[in-house]
Amino acid sequence: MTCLEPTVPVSPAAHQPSQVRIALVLPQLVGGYGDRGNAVVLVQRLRWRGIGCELVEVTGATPVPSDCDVYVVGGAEGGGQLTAARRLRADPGLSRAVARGATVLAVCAGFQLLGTGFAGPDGTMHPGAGLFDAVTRPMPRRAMGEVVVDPAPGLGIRAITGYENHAGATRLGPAAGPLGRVVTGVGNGVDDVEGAVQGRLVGTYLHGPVLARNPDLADLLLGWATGHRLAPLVLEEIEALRHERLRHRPVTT
Ligand SMILES: NC(=O)CC[C@H](N)C(=O)O
Repeated sequence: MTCLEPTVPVSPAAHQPSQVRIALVLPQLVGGYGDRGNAVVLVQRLRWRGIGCELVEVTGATPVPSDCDVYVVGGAEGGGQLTAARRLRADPGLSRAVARGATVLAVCAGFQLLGTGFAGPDGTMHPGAGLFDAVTRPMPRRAMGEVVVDPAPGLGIRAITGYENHAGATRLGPAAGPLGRVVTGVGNGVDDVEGAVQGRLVGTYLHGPVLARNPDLADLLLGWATGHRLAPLVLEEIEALRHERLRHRPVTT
């Protein structure tokens, strides 16, 4: 349970006692596609601002702690997703954390399994953890490729990019709103929307890792978790990559 070592100098204030606890949930089961990088990004952006943090890796050997500030769940294929769903349904830690206002980022399989139900690899439906009002059924054709999303206006963030690789289509119920509208790609595969926002829970199909590609989204989550808007942190390389990925986007923001 340590902060990761930064790759750029951090301010001395970063060595103050832990303040923000970030849980990486079952990465051995749902941590494919580099999605554990989302937790690394959150830690790093806190450290760059001199905010103390702690990365808690939840491996399943111990119960899911309910006292973390942010929970990160990643993508997976096959059995890992089913096992993770079973564990998170049996373990109340995450739902207790959500009930007291914790922030969650769930990607692809993680998003699906935190819904009310999802299709397994053979198309059989399985119960999810029920944190998102969303159900995932098989899609006629696998969605693969780059995605650009216009975020829901209330989020106040710039266009989101990432890549998708999934066979499930997710329909949102009334308690969940979309993360945004698909400009390029498939996203949820229903109603031209991508992902979900429900309270402080964000679900998305986007890998990248999505928070490495979209610092605004990372800071939105950290703002929810810390309770205040964080100081701007603009990194030229990230902006240059964003520009590159949005080059062929049909609309400008
Ligand atoms: N990339 C993923 O996490 C895939 C999730 C799920 N197995 C699907 O194909 O829909």
